[in-house]
Order: sequence, then structure tokens, then C-alpha cells
Amino acid sequence: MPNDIDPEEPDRHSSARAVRLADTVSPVPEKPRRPPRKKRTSTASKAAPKPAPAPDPGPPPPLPSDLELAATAARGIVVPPRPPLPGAQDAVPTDAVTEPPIADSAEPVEDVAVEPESAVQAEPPAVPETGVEHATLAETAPVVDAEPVVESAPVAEPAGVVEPTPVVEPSAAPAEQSAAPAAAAPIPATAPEPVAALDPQALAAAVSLDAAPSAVAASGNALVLRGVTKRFGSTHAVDGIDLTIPAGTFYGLVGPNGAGKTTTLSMIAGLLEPDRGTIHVGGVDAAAEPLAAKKLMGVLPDRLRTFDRLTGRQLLYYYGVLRKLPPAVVESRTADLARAFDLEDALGRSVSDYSAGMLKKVMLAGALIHSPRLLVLDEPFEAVDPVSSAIILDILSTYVAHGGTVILSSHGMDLVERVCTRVAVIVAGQVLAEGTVDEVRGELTLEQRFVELAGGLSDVEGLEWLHTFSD
Ligand SMILES: Nc1ncnc2c1ncn2[C@@H]1O[C@H](COP(=O)(O)OP(=O)(O)OP(=O)(O)O)[C@@H](O)[C@H]1O
Repeated sequence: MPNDIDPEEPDRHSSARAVRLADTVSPVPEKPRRPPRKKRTSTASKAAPKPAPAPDPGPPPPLPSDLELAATAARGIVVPPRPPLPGAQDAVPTDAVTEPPIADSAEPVEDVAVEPESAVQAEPPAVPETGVEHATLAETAPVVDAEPVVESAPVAEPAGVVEPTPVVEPSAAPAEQSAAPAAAAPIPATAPEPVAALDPQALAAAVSLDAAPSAVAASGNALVLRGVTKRFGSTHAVDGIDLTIPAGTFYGLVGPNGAGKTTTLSMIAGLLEPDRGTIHVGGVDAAAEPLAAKKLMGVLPDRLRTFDRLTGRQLLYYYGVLRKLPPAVVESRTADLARAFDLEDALGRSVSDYSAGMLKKVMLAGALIHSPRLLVLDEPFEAVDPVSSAIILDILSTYVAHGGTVILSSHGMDLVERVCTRVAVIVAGQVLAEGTVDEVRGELTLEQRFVELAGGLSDVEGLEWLHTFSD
């Protein structure tokens, strides 16, 4: 996605990213089976071999108090951990963590949207030789509150935060009430049952807030866009888009390169501010209450910038605690997600060493870890292997079945056709077709319909020189 924060960032819409109407995700079996344990290091093994696995440093310590000043000074910046990463002796064995009753503590109280999408580089004092990315929010600075249950981490209240939502203690009231006061009580705040197994369905149930089907039906719309518009100079990236996505929908956003998918998802996620139009997330006006809206979302941005000097475990720890989950819950869920996404062997390694698919999976895990109502996923299956894709799909499908809502962009027509209940085809910033998959594709396949709406296949005349083999 082009970066409107860093104008020097190269445009990703280069010719190298040609549209591939063939799916980016290979067909997968109906009931995918995980590969044998021995082979599960396949993705990890793609990285350069290391003489010996580095000891897992475990979750990092709480944010140091002086970060409060830094966060205040650098308005809108989430500051990564400053102290040296803990040594192996500090590691907390994940397996030893038992997730406490979630009803008591798992619901986030005050939310911080960690949005790697708009990350800017900064130099962390603890790791001076390398850059650790700092994430910024497009609209509001994050709030990093102390975790009241386990840790006594300091509170970093960046200047300029305007959050009308009062802080509610986890045990005092359902977090959803404080998160979305304008949401007209669409969704019950019942906490999920703890899950301690590999079963993707059970995992998805754990991250889906356990909404009963009847509650889902009554919960209204998870996302409503009206007249949303975004220009970049003379480019109409998004041109008056209207979308209505009921809760419990698996929604696909498709379109050719440069159609405006990422721009649309970035505005939904709060990473970009629309020029015009309104966005309501679970009934919350995202412009009026950005933090409340962001609290309801888990976001996988297209640009996978993150705190990549952390290990996978540390990254997920920060994802979790910044979302106000108790550390023990974070560690338990991290273990669940790592098992599901085949990242167990990678958790102790620096995220900067991850393959593209591993990075996508760990960031997807980070988007899931606080069990949001809405998942905003930009090309979640890109670079992910078929087995992992099938598991992710299984998790997401079960999440939706339990009341969660997914909106994802994809170039995989087959995948969208298979898993999405509704789809919108965006071309040149406008929605050209929207509805159930059957409504949109009609008598055609979704890919055929896509090609039709996108203006047909491009002319390949003029490339005869390619066949002359100049050597
Ligand atoms: N920050 C920016 N500055 C300038 N132009 C931008 C910026 N972001 C997006 N654009 C332009 O807006 C249009 C839509 O881009 P967007 O990234 O939303 O497309 P997309 O549908 O996600 O494409 P792809 O399928 O290739 O990911 C493109 O013409 C793009 O060049």
C-alpha cells in the first residue's frame, strides 16, 4: 500500500505486482491436516540456518516509566520496549501458563490500536545498533495503561489523546460497554471459554467473543461505510464507497491492483482519514470515537511493518498487553495461536528473520489475540502456505460462525468464492458490484465476473520483443 505518511516509501503498485487472477492460495483439502510434527519447521527452515536455536527470551518486561515522557513527547507514537531484551533465564515457559478465567480478566478495558501500517522508524535506546519500528496512529495517540491484574506497568498517556470512554475495571463491568457506548448494545460481552488445544475451531471460538447465533442476528451491522472518499492528489483512490456489512459476515473485497482496496481497509482501520464520508464500526462513529472503534477491531495491514526486533513471543506479548489483556492470558493465547499457525518453533526468533508467510501469520495472530468483534485483513493469505491458509480459513470461518465479522481483501477469487458470504468488487475506487457471492457472480465464476467488471484482460501486443531472446 502506498504510504501517505512516508512519501519516500516506494509505491508498491509496481509492475512487479501484476494481477494474478489465479488464486494466491492453492486449493486445499476440505479438512486440512497438519503436517507431521517433524515437518512443521518447514516455513521456519526457509530462513538462513542457524548453528543453534537462540534461547527464547520470553515476554519482555513492562514498559519503563521513562517511556511515558517519550510517548508524550512523540505524540501518537507507541514506543517499543526500551530495556534490553530479557535473557533466557527470564523466559516464561508458555506451556506452564494456565489461562485464568477469562470472564474475570480477559476483556480489554482500554484499548490501544497498534497499527504497524503507519509505522515510522525510530531508534530504540535498548538496541542502538538496529532500528525498532515505532507505530503511530493515524488519528489519535495510543494509551498504554498499566495492567491492573498482574503487572504494575506505568501509564503512558500521550498528549492529545481524546478518549471520552471512561476506563472501567475489568471486573467491574463488561468491557464492551465501555468500548462502544454508541453501539446500541449489539453484542454480548460474554467471555469465551479458555481453549488449550490445537483445534482451529476451538481457537476461533476463543477469539470470537462467544456470541450466540441469536445474539449475532440481533447485533446489527458490524461495519457501515457511507460515501467514503479518499484522494491522493489527483488520484481518486476511493470514490464514494458505500458498504453495509452485517455482523457475522465473511466479507470479501476484491478488485484489480490500485482499485482502492487497501485504502478502503486503511480508512476502516483508522490508519487513514477519509476526505469525506462516514465509517461506523459496530455502531461507533470512527471519526467521533476513534479509540472506541479501534477497540472493536483487529487489523492485519497490508504493509507488514512491526516491531521486528522482537521475537515472535515478545511481539504477541505486546500486542496483547497493549490491548489490556493480562500477561498470563496473553501467554496462554500466544501458545494457542502459535500452535494453530505453526509458529511454535519460531516464537523465540526475531521477527526480522521471519519469512513473509511467517510474518503474515504472526501479525494475524496479533490481530486475533484480543478477540475483536471485527477483523480487517488486507490480503491475509498472500505468501501463506496452503496448509496454513486452510487452518487460518478454518479459524476465521468458525470465528464468523460465532458472531465475529471478517472483511478481507484478496486477489484469490477462488478463495473468496469459497469462503465469503458477501463480496464487493471495487474498480477505480468505486463499488461496481456488491452482494452475496451468488448475486455478484451470477452465471459466471467470480473470476470471470471480476475480469468482466475490471475491464477485461489487458492487451499483450507489443511484447513480441520478449520472444527474441537477446542472448
Ligand atoms: N499514500 C498514497 N499516495 C499516493 N497515492 C496513493 C497512496 N495510497 C494509495 N494511492 C493510490 O491510490 C490508488 C489505490 O491504491 P490501493 O493501495 O488502495 O489499491 P489496492 O486495491 O489495494 O491495490 P493492490 O491490489 O495492488 O493492493 C492507487 O492508484 C494508488 O497508487
